[in-house]
Amino acid sequence: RWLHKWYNPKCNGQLPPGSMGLPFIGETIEFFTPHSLNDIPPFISKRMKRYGAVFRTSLVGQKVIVSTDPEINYEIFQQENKSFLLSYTESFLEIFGQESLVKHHGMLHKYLKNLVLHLVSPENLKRNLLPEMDKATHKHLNSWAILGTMEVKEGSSEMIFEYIAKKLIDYDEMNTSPNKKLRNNFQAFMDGLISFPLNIPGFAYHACLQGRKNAHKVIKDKLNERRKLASKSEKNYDFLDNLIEEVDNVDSILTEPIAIDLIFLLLFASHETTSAAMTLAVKFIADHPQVLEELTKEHEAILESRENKNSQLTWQEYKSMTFTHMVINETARLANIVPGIFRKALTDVEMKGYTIPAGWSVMVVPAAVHLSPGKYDDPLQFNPWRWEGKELHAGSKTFMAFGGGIRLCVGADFAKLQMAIFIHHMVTKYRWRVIKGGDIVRKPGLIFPNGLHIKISDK
Ligand code: HEM
Repeated sequence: RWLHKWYNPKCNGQLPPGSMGLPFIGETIEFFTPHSLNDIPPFISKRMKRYGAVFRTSLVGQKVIVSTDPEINYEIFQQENKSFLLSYTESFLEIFGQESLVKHHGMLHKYLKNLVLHLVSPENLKRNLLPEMDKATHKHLNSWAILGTMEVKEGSSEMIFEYIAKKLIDYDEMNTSPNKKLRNNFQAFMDGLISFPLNIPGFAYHACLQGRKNAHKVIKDKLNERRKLASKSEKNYDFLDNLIEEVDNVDSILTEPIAIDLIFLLLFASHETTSAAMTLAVKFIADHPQVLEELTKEHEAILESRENKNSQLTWQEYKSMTFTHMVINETARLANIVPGIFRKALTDVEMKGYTIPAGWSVMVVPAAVHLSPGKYDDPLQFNPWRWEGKELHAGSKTFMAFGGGIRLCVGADFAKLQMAIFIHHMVTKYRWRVIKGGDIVRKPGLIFPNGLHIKISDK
């Protein structure tokens, strides 16, 4: 009877077609099978062919409805906090923290999002972060050119982590001994993030939880260090001072565990996602000389219109980079850095003739839309020109690389600005070419198994 119940889940309506796979395990093993970048994940495409755009499955112990339908995806994002709630699996929350921003809803979510926007809102990027990002990018690319070669994923990851850790918790990664570096913990964390949740020594998930534990300790120490310092001297009201003031205010809803999980999420989300997108952009640009030529034209024109060629990049110049933004969008479309976006149905929801039962998870798969021939001509081709005359700065039913609705990525503007600054320096100041690596695997997160190595020198 139990097996019959497993294979035929209860539903007060028409459940989408599909299979629940093996008892307990479901179809998890096939879901995690590595595949190449350049296509819709085989797990998804096989089932789309068999069942259509919406189907049921079971992953890591959850009953899941998978949606590859742009209208349904859009509706799910719009129904946040009404019929659907952002809800990641228990193992995911174990990793990101039970007090993480991705766990909170309603007022607390709004409050936390506003805290983050103090740092990465367009206004703040323009006033504070752009000059700092520009300086950091210049400094790191210079050091790459002095070395002569660089692995782009590692180099860009290190670059972003260094300045965001300084900005968030006043942490100096550069002057920390190699075996104690905070970023090492995020590396272990990353390896296990999208893995089978087995908390046993030797498994990626276990290493991931260890990485999280170590990183938490460093963040907590930094908070306490600043607290002691702030009680003795003047505050400088940076992100950390503001956070501590809120935590110590008895009337505030911010507690220390929430603050630590927030910093942890931001440290991770900012450097891992953006560096993966930057690495992919370098690969695409290297593989498409015409794109490099067009980018060089756009950025040389920016330099020529300046009084002083060596002055810092301005917000107006950034806003004028139309082709660069087309390259960024095209990279994000093909990258599908977030392979699945999860929600939970709060009530039975009717969609296109099917019922999504209350309590079931829904997984939106951006790649199924971004790589669909019905939505994009020749969808596997890297072609920034397809964005000509199109909206470049907002999501849509057919472009959801940064999610949608009220959970839209709060760091999207940060990531785009960082990518644009990086491209600006790469094409105006340096000569570079790929010399090794460039393989890309999805597990289903994006992995560069042998990196992307470039030879780089001053122009
Ligand atoms: C290319 C880079 C990036 C991509 C592709 C990306 C993608 C996404 C996606 C798809 C979501 C929505 C998840 C959902 O709805 O469940 C999201 C949310 C989020 N992202 Fe990003 N992201 C990027 C960069 C960043 C950066 C740089 C930061 C931090 C500075 C960041 C912080 C966040 C946070 C905090 C959320 C949760 C927002 C919420 O729940 O309201 N992301 N991101």
